[in-house]
Amino acid sequence: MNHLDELRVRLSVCDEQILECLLKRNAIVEDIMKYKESHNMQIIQPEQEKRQKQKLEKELEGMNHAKEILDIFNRITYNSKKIQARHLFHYNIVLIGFMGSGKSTISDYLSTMFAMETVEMDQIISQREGMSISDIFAVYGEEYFRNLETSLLIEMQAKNNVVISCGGGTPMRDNNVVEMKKNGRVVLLTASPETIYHRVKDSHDRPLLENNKNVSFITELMEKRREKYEAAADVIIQTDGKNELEVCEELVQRLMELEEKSGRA
Ligand SMILES: Nc1ncnc2c1ncn2[C@@H]1O[C@H](COP(=O)(O)OP(=O)(O)OP(=O)(O)O)[C@@H](O)[C@H]1O
Ligand SMILES: O=C(O)C1=C[C@@H](O)[C@@H](O)[C@H](O)C1
Ligand SMILES: [Mg+2]
Repeated sequence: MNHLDELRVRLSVCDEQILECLLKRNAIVEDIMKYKESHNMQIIQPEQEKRQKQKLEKELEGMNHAKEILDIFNRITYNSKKIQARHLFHYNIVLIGFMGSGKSTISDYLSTMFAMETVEMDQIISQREGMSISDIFAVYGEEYFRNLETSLLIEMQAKNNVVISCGGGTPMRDNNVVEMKKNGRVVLLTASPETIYHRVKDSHDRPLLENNKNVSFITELMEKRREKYEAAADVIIQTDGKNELEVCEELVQRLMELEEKSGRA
């Protein structure tokens, strides 16, 4: 065997060791999930992730190829999150709720914590149509827009493990609710009109609220929608006074309970 062949053999021994370690690591990730579940522990622990990252960065300080190695560990963390997400959710998470209830915020946070794909329905529809949502309403009417929402929800049934952030009015059409439930668990985020007002008052990207940014308009529209929202929901999370982590943790726990119940039924 010449020297090059020898080096290649040594390289493939390394790869085998890495593979073995990764398999072991993934099994540990699954065991940690099971431990947290069986001990009713908090599932999302961003502080732990931060500590692990800091420890690694310290160990890598001044090392050869530190940047490349860190990149690999970031991928490992990302894929561990995917494993956790697949363990927890074999379905899509469909977020519904009034404008400003936090659908996009919670969707982003879940995506960071579990490396889940996110779908912003308004954004996708607007991109595909090449115009803003208000222009779609103005040019083609609401019926046309709701049809696009229905088609997108049907398209999402081919996927799982996606967080879908619906438009504020998506659950107002019964057929949309039928479609979102086929492969999704529907989570309703709520907040008081006062909280919603404070969250949306400085933004200008909600056409329905643009000239109606006041608590009484929000209260009235919210009341009109309440029945449909609540009927669509598998889980309802009240978000007033809770930060993103608290809302997401409650969401995960409630979805786990739902699975447990449906498993037992
Ligand atoms: N739990 C929360 N605590 C404090 N602020 C929040 C919370 N959730 C969302 N926010 C803030 O409220 C604002 C609106 O949130 P977001 O855009 O996520 O709502 P949305 O439901 O997606 O609204 P829309 O239906 O218009 O898309 C944002 O500025 C966000 O930072
Ligand atoms: O609440 C609503 O009816 C809407 C909310 C937005 O997300 C958009 O989907 C659209 O402006 C309609
Ligand atoms: Mg949003």
